[in-house]
Amino acid sequence: MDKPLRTHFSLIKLIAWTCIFLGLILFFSLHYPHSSPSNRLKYLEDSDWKYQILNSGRPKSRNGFRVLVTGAAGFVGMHVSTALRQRGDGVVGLDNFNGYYEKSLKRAREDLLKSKDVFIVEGDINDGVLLTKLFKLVKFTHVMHLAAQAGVRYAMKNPGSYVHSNIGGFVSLLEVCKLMNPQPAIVWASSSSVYGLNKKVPFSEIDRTDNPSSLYAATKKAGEAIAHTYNHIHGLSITGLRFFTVYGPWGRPDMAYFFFTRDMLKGKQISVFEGLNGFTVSRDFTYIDDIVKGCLGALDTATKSTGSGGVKKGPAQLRVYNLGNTSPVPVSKLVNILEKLLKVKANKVVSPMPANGDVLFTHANISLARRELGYKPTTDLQSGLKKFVAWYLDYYKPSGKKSSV
Ligand SMILES: NC(=O)c1ccc[n+]([C@@H]2O[C@H](COP(=O)([O-])OP(=O)(O)OC[C@H]3O[C@@H](n4cnc5c(N)ncnc54)[C@H](O)[C@@H]3O)[C@@H](O)[C@H]2O)c1
Ligand SMILES: O=C(O)[C@H]1O[C@H](OP(=O)(O)OP(=O)(O)OC[C@H]2O[C@@H](n3ccc(=O)[nH]c3=O)[C@H](O)[C@@H]2O)[C@H](O)[C@@H](O)[C@@H]1O
Repeated sequence: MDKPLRTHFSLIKLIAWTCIFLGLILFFSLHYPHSSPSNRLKYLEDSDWKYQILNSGRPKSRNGFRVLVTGAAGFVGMHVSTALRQRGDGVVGLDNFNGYYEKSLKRAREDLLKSKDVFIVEGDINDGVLLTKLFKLVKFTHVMHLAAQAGVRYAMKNPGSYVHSNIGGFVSLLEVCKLMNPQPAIVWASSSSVYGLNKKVPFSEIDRTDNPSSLYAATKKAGEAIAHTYNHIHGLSITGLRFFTVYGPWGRPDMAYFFFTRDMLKGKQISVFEGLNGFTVSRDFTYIDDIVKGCLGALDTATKSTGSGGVKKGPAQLRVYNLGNTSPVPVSKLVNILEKLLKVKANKVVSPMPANGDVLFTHANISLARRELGYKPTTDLQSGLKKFVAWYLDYYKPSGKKSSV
């Protein structure tokens, strides 16, 4: 082949590769609409942001922890960050503010945290460069990892987002943690959904968890296996918390108690699922303040990671706990309580549970968490929903004035 022809072919090859590359970027950005690439390094280069991150991460008490809270603009993340800061720990949040549910609620939670001196870095846990820079800036002693694609039923619509955040994101975070010196101790949110189709109640940590009924559950189960690996190879201290249907003020609009409230107030129809042959569907609903106490208990009892720079120096702690209320309530009863609190009659239909990944019941055995974390839930569904409804009516009141915790 003569030289001009070769140059011509090289040019065509270059154009073809560029098209493939751009096509791949387009493909991934369409498939992961919730994971806007977090090119947020400006946070760490601009001295004003740097100041805010340093200030937020600085403990206010002498023995305070320095905690990175992922998913801090989320429901549980906001409450845990508030409690940690209130007791004097340094807290830096990280959240990608994705659009899975109303972003304005995440921004309102961010405002609230700002008023309590907690700064949230906007970025994705898959962004290893950003994570590394953050860790270099603040020597985190602990990571409270709550960022995830939550929700059981949404996995039918957007499976990729679960793999991206709950598997890819978790690995990305652990990869950065393992290289730190000293490594932080990690506490992260698993889920009651790992018990899947188990029939034995109450669910106990020693029960099998290998029959998940949703992709969400499968990614949380994968997270537990991944935690085992990083603990085993790299000496990371890791504690997984299996939360059971958490509810309360500042909650998640995709959850039944939240959208039942919204739809009941609008007079819209709600569907209450039932199992085959009229089987009552129930959940071990757990109030947010109880969950927060469980998270703090897990952080306080976490021992140090043993590795440094990716190399394990000795065995490290690996734990899993149920955080539930140990008192399951039928979904129909949840609706009755809401009717009384909202003073409206629900326009409800009882319908067979669709094949959407939901399980029929959950019920936590919490003896282990009680013994080892001092976990002791104190809020029943009626009292917890009362607080949720008060917040809801205030937050969504027509004047638009935002509530406080
Ligand atoms: N709320 C519950 O009932 C419940 C029950 C069991 C387990 N969990 C788990 O607890 C954790 C917190 O749940 P929640 O109810 O607060 O959910 P949430 O959706 O309100 O909070 C999760 C936050 O993580 C952020 N996020 C998601 N993917 C991210 C990514 N790739 N990078 C950075 N940020 C990301 C989201 O923007 C969101 O603000 C999750 O891991 C969830 O799976 C929750
Ligand atoms: O405990 C957990 O691990 C899980 O708890 C909740 O999942 P879930 O218990 O399914 O909570 P909701 O989505 O709020 O559903 C509560 C109940 O209402 C029922 N439901 C839901 C929607 C609906 O339209 N009708 C209805 O009866 C569901 O079947 C379920 O029994 C969270 O959404 C998950 O992120 C979390 O992982």
